[in-house]
Amino acid sequence: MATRVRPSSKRCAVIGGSGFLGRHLVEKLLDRGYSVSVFDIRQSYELPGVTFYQGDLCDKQALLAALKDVSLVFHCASPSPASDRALFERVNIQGTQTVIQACIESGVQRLVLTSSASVVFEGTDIKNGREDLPYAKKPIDYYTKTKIEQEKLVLKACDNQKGFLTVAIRPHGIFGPRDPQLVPILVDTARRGKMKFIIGDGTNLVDFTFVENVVHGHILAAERLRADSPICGKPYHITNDEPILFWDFMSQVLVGLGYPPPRYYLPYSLVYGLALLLWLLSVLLSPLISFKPTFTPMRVALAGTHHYYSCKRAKEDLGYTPVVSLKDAIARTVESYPHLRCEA
Ligand SMILES: NC(=O)C1=CN([C@@H]2O[C@H](COP(=O)(O)OP(=O)(O)OC[C@H]3O[C@@H](n4cnc5c(N)ncnc54)[C@H](OP(=O)(O)O)[C@@H]3O)[C@@H](O)[C@H]2O)C=CC1
Ligand SMILES: CC(C)CCC[C@@H](C)[C@H]1CC[C@H]2C3=C(CC[C@]12C)[C@@]1(C)CCC(=O)C[C@@H]1CC3
Repeated sequence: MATRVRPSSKRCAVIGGSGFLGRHLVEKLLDRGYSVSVFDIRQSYELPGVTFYQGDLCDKQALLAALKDVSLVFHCASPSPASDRALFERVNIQGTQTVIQACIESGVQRLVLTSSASVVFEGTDIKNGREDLPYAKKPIDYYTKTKIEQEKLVLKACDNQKGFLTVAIRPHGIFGPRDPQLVPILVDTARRGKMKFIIGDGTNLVDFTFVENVVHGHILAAERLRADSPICGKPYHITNDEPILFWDFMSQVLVGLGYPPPRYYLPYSLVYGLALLLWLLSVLLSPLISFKPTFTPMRVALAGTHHYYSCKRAKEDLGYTPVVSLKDAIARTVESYPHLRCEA
């Protein structure tokens, strides 16, 4: 009788490993002695010890090739937040179902999903939110709506009897070197002279999480995901555990890169109303002209409300503490973008 060779626990796959978080995760896994297969729709780098598989995660056959002899899978692929409803549904919902099926068929034992703390955010204040908050009933956009469905699918698939264990990491506001979103969008907005205003009274606290802390949370979860461990089938907030005023964070990054910080105050409801109107116009006029407003309702909601989360559960169950402080993280991030410095 042929015996099935148990895959090495140091052999893993990172779905979405060409992206911002995925690549940082791959680099840390290599440091820790893992051999890594990356599955992604694009290949953005080459590294010794990494095998690339290029494909769409909705294609089970393509996934099966990448998951051969792999015991641990990290799923951190997602379309960018600016994508449309159909793409979010296809990749985050149907695609995640395909990932789960492919993992089970390949004999993968552990699946770590990158979810998002935003799965409980409805555009109103969250202060020190715990994991037992209900999922948003009115998610602020399709990204969030499909992240909720994705997390539910992965956590429900956790099955101790079958030896398929799952856990979800919920980071918030990831930033750091090579992030294609937060700092580049901020700088672009500043260069177009639109970063002069503080939305609301400027007192809202928010979590921004350095990418290396997010990676640390993922690896702790993977290494503690064992049969009958209390973490099976649960979500975990991973943050820097140092909530900061949204506008202080923005100002520190801007000033670090040589741009003036925002100084003038605008009422939250006025800006939110304008953002809604612009969004509506962009949808109505889309057959004629295409424009993407900078101040989307989602960004305004994130810029003008409290949204910070407790990572007590991660501390207790995973032994998590951030490895890089917010101060050092901001300094390292600013240094990593010399090409985005103000030239004037
Ligand atoms: N950035 C943040 O602040 C936060 C992010 N998250 C979550 O973290 C994860 C990683 O985010 P981040 O690194 O910022 O995102 P990136 O867009 O940088 O990385 C995602 C990667 O997945 C790839 N991808 C997209 N669709 C598919 C597909 N159908 N098949 C295979 N690969 C695909 C992307 O390719 P391409 O670029 O070509 O689309 C990209 O390489 C995501 O799940 C996101 O929801 C959670 C909380 C906060
Ligand atoms: C134009 C300015 C008012 C704001 C510029 C910064 C924003 C681009 C970022 C501030 C908070 C960020 C954030 C995300 C994306 C980038 C920001 C809006 C996410 C939506 C990314 C995906 C998630 O899962 C949640 C994040 C929350 C914070």
